[in-house]
Amino acid sequence: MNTQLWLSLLWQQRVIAVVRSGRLEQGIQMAKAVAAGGIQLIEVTWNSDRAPELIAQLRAELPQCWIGAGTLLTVAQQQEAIAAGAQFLFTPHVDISMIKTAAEQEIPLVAGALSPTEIVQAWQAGAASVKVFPIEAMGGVAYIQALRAPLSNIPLIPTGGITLENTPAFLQAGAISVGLSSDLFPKTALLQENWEAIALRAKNLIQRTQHNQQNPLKP
Ligand SMILES: O=C(O)C(=O)C[C@H](O)[C@H](O)COP(=O)(O)O
Repeated sequence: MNTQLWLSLLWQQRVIAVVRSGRLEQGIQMAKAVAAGGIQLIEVTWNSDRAPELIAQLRAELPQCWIGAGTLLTVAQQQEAIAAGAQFLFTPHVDISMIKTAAEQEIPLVAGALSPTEIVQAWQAGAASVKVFPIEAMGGVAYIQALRAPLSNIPLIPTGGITLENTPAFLQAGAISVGLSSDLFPKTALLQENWEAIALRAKNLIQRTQHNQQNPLKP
C-alpha cells in the first residue's frame, strides 16, 4: 500500500488498536474483540508472544481489518514482520534505514519521534506518517497543537497515554489518528477474558471519533 492509500485509511479510521500480549491465544482474542467493536487497524507489537504467528493468523481470521506490526527495532525484524503478512509497520524510534527499506517495498512505516527535528527527519526520509510517542508524558494535546503550527503538512499519530476520553481532543488538535493499548484493553477485562467489554470499549471509541471530521491535512 502506498503512502497516499495509507493516509486515506488513517483519515477514515482515526484509531489504531495496539495489541501487546504475552500469550498467542490472548492476542487473537484481543484483536477479535476490537474488530467486533468496529476497529479495522490493528497493530501487533513485536514483543508479543509469537508475534509472526499472531499476525499471520489475524490476517486469515480478520479479512475486514488491516494488520500491522509494531515495536520493530531492526531491518531484520521488519522483514520478518512483512513475511508474516504485516500490512503496515510501526517503530518506537527513527531509523533511517528501516524507513528507506519500507518505502522501497511500498509498505507504510510509521516512525516514532518526539522533537521537531526527529519528526521532520523521519518524514523527509520517507516515513508514511509519524508516531509522536510518548505523547502524554510530553505534554499531551498541547504538545500536538504546538507541533501542528509549523508542521501542519506532516501526519501525526500521538501514542502513549491515549484514552477513550482524550481521543477527541487529540483529533481536534489535528492528529490524523491515535494509537492506544492499555485504555482499550483494561487489565481487569483481560484477566476476566471479558471480550464483550473490550468490544464495547472499541465501539465507544469509534463513536467518539465521529465528531471530528475535519481532515487535518487539508488547509
Ligand atoms: O511499543 C510501541 O511501539 C508503542 O507504541 C508503545 C506503546 O506500547 C503504545 O504507545 C501503547 O501505549 P498505551 O496506549 O499508553 O498503553
